[in-house]
Amino acid sequence: MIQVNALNKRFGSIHAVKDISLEIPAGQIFGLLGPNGAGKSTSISIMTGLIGCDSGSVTLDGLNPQSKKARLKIGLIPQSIALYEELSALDNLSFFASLYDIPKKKISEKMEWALDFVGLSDRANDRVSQFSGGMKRRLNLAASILHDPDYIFMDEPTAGVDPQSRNKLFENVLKLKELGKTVIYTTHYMEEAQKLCDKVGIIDHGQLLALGTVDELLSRYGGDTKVSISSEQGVKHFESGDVSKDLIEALKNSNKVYDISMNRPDLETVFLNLTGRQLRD
Ligand SMILES: Nc1ncnc2c1ncn2[C@@H]1O[C@H](COP(=O)(O)OP(=O)(O)OP(=O)(O)O)[C@@H](O)[C@H]1O
Repeated sequence: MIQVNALNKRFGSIHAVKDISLEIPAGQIFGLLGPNGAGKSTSISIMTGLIGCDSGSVTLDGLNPQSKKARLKIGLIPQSIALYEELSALDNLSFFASLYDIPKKKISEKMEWALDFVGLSDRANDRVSQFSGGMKRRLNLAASILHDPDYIFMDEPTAGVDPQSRNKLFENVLKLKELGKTVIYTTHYMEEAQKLCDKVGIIDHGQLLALGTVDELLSRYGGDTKVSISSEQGVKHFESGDVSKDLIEALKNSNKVYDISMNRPDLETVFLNLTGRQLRD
């Protein structure tokens, strides 16, 4: 389990992380959803021990994330690709393997497993410079799981990724969960959070605004489904609460209905209701 307690981090006058507290139980896919500059990467950097915090605390299975023991439990796929372009996929993995305490005779087996996991076995000996953005991202994932970490942090993993690699990455995230891993996934795409995550934290201007399962967030902050009916009598809008009586009445009174559309709340609506702004502003 990851426990984050009253975390704060400033960069000069910028208060990047403001008093964030949360718990991430082991074995879940946890999403940190928020727009650019919300404080996702900074939070992840503190949770993975890359940087310290100004106040508050983070523990990972009770360990300080900056301890060596905790680091062996952590796999990180950073926002910017971290690979040697002129080396082959295998040589890159070999370099990363040397950073961890992987027994020498296990290294080849681990590298083969990781390449297979991300679907790049057939490109093992190709130079990374020949890879697409999505393939590089997948190789970064392979590098981050070589030492079999329990906690895998993915910082905006689909940035600059083609649809095929994006789907592969989604499959990988779900497969990691099946293997009992905990995945912490940051994104500004609400569809990804909605599709993948067991629990989502919504973050904006360094503050954690809401926390819960997608269903909990939708029912707490999403509001009603909006229904619009276009008929001879013009377009009428309804909230789902009124649907049973008003909608039936409207349909009864119309000879011709041209169109009925339903707008269900999603995490975009949740963000809008919480902040007054679109997630994609
Ligand atoms: N090393 C740094 N020095 C100064 N300011 C920083 C530094 N790192 C982050 N910030 C600032 O802290 C705030 C939060 O940035 P952060 O990178 O954590 O956001 P984010 O949600 O990950 O967004 P993005 O996806 O754009 O990186 C931003 O205002 C950013 O400019």
